[in-house]
Amino acid sequence: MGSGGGQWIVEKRSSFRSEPLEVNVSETGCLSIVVLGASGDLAKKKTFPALFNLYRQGFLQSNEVHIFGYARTKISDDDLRNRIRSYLEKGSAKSEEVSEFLQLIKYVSGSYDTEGGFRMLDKEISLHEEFRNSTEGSSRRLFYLALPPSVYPVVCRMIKLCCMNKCGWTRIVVEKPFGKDLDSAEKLSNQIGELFEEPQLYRIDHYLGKELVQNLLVLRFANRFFLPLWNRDNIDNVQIVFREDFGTEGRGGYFDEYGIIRDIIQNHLLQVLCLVAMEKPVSLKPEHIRDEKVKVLQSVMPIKDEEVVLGQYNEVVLGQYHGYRDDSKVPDHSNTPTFASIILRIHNERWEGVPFILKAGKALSSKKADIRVQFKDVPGDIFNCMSSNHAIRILLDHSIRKSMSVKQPGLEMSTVQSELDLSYKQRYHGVTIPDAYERLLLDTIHGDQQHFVRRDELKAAWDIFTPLLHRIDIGELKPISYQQGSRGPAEADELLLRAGYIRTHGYRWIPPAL
Ligand SMILES: NC(=O)C1=CN([C@@H]2O[C@H](COP(=O)(O)OP(=O)(O)OC[C@H]3O[C@@H](n4cnc5c(N)ncnc54)[C@H](OP(=O)(O)O)[C@@H]3O)[C@@H](O)[C@H]2O)C=CC1
Ligand SMILES: O=C1O[C@H](COP(=O)(O)O)[C@@H](O)[C@H](O)[C@H]1O
Repeated sequence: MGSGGGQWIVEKRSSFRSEPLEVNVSETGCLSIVVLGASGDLAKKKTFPALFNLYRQGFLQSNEVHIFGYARTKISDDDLRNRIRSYLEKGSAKSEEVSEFLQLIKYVSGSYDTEGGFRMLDKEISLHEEFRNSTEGSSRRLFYLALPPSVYPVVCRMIKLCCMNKCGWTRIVVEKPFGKDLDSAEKLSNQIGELFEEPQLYRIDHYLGKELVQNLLVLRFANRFFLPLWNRDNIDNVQIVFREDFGTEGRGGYFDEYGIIRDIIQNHLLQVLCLVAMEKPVSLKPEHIRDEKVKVLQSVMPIKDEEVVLGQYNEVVLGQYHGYRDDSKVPDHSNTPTFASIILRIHNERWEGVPFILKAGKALSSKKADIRVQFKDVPGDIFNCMSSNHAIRILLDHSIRKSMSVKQPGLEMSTVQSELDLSYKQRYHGVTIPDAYERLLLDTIHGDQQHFVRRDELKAAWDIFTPLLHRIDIGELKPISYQQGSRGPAEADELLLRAGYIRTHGYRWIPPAL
């Protein structure tokens, strides 16, 4: 309380959660979570740790939830539990908490294309439901497909045939890559769509679960000063960049079939682009948000060859090749890009003429993912300095930076570039930022599809990239070699230079006079 009896309000919070789309569904009662592909990499590194964190924070109650692992590998409950334990305990998890959590897990082994295993699974789930709902109540069944997409149709068929919930909801979570191009994605959508309704399907793009990606809507639409600036009159270009400082280690087989555009750009970076570029939705209802995202995707112009640079990391040291093709599962003459820089152009009133530069690469000099919205020069700049070098950067590892020109402190009248820096570690000291998978699993349990990809969104995303991908697949476009640990092919910088949009170390690179 202040001296005059007033009150300081330090932070005002409001929370927003979308309504579930399914009608008459229960959000309480016995919850069975089935991880299909429980023996795999994603289950170990992401799905089970996310479930553990939800449990640890009280979002999963031991008197309601049971977790089932399912895969072909013949292992016991304890084998699976030990596998999960050793992964969790490598992190900061306490062993007593881990032990409690592991008690919730059971393993069922079975094939993906015959009924036997799924009937067994259904029996185990039903036993759990009977035990928990001995008096009354509805139940909830969530099936998480941590599996290669090739088996999605048959697994969905088996779930539909053998494991449907009779007194509550059944939801299916599928991972990316959802298809390889427009036709295969549509085929997959049709196959699954015959079995499950859209509100039952949760297509994960884990970038939509990232804290800073979720902040984009708030940043754009809850801050008055951004509203009039966020358009072609004020914004010069937008760069959405993903870099990793390691290669495709251990995933060469998968990666060679997909490449960097399908692995990162067509999904993660394009989703980010949608949130940066979309119009204000009518409300925060998932359908309203996704309607706006679809409109952006449908406004993207066909990609021009001259606005694409592809790369593959290779190095020849003392006459010896090192690089992407070292992996025994990658063919010697692979044409798969591990790097791509692509300019997308949105043909609408807000963005006409503003390039969206999407860049992603493996085995580069650093690891980062960020969005850089570059403002135009200040007209009639009376300071004759870099006052025009203004951007807002959203770094997905939790900071937002707005570059500013300010007066250099002191007697002289000169300007200096500085930054407003919202670094989450400093500002929200002690607050744990949840992993994307935690948030998305919780959303699935709550029936909130806001952060999941709708079928028409997926189709529109494949529409944009399919022609380019087909040309790469048949070898018409080839990747340029770049050195491991470098910034990628020099041609990518040249592309931006040609387009007149390049900055190094925060300074504007003046394009050559035409
Ligand atoms: N790993 C990661 O970091 C990420 C993965 N993803 C996606 O998640 C899904 C799972 O990924 P991940 O765990 O890495 O995959 P894995 O290759 O580890 O496969 C998961 C499990 O599926 C089963 N499986 C593997 N290949 C086949 C096959 N050809 N036919 C039938 N079953 C098979 C295996 O279980 P068993 O033999 O015991 O039945 C395996 O343990 C994929 O769609 C992937 O693209 C998405 C983002 C990141
Ligand atoms: O989906 C994928 O994402 C990861 C990068 O995720 P991040 O959360 O660490 O940014 C990438 O390594 C992988 O190739 C891709 O399949």
